Amino acid sequence: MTALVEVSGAHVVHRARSGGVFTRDRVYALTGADLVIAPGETVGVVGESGCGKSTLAKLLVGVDRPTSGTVAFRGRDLWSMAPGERRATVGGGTGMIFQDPSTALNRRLTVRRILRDPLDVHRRGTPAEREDRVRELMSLVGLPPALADGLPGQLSGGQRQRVAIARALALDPELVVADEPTSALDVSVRAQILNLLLDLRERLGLALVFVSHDIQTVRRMSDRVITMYLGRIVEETPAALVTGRARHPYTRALFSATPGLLDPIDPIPLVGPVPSATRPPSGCPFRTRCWKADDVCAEIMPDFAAASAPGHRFRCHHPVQETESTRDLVAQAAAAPTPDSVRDA
Ligand SMILES: Nc1ncnc2c1ncn2[C@@H]1O[C@H](COP(=O)(O)OP(=O)(O)OP(=O)(O)O)[C@@H](O)[C@H]1O
Repeated sequence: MTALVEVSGAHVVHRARSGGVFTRDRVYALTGADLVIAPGETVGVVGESGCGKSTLAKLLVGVDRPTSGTVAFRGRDLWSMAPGERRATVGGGTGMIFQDPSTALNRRLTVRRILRDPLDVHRRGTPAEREDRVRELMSLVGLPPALADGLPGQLSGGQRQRVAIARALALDPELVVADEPTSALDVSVRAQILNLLLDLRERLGLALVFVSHDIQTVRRMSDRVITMYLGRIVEETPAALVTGRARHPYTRALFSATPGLLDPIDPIPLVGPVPSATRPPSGCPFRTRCWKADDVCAEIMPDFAAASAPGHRFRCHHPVQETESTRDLVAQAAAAPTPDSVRDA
């Protein structure tokens, strides 16, 4: 696969805070991430809250720097570049769409100024060409020209998210990262925004990384799904296989509750909360909630193994077999003893 962006051995470690004050603890937000995004590809990222999805997303567009490891854009390490070159390569991180457009957009700036800002900062074209580009961007995302002088507060939630999408496209990025782009919106406009993203992807040939808790949407939008658990990428699955053929128990549990299955079943229970990212469990981090875990899982984090379908790989000592249905797994999970670490917690 030709890489547009390649993340290699990336770790992100933060200093922990308590009551706004730094403590001695470290937060392991991302651990040993390897990921390749191809031009034009859509990759969905799933996992429970706190599993590192936003951290990975921010690395991909150069908003954050890895504590160790590399992020390369078309084969060139972003963080070995001079700052100006890095900004020109990834648009200074502008290719990112956040969850809540009300907080992501500067309330005091008009739509025109919001969209001109990245063009001015990066000195794209003449002032007249920048004005043309603003009009073009508004048309691309379906905003009427009359809204150019409006402030974010005068727009609907859906219109604000269209402005945020237009801003993300201002510098012609090859990759756009959307971090929960519809979760703050009314249900009625969510489908419109998702369809807009799909349409822009086709028209502009964008690669899209799509972070979401909405499993159905991820499946519908993506070519490939990345499952994250406690800072680690634990599975990469072609989207068409993710509900019934994922091999990692965590992916199967996450997708087991997918609504709309022809033959609905009870979801595989995920016992207890995600452990703290300050003290992740030894070995496989999912083992404290996994019905298949044994002693080896507490010792060793397995390397990636390839599944039978191209592009499908997972990290698990006791993967789900391709012949096992989700119904089988629900029965296994119900019959398995609760993992010690959860029972003792
Ligand atoms: N700047 C920071 N300082 C300290 N800890 C942080 C910082 N940013 C993120 N974290 C921690 O890193 C871990 C991963 O966070 P991240 O936001 O990437 O998770 P997420 O999967 O995107 O969660 P959510 O779905 O809730 O957005 C969490 O434990 C989070 O509290």
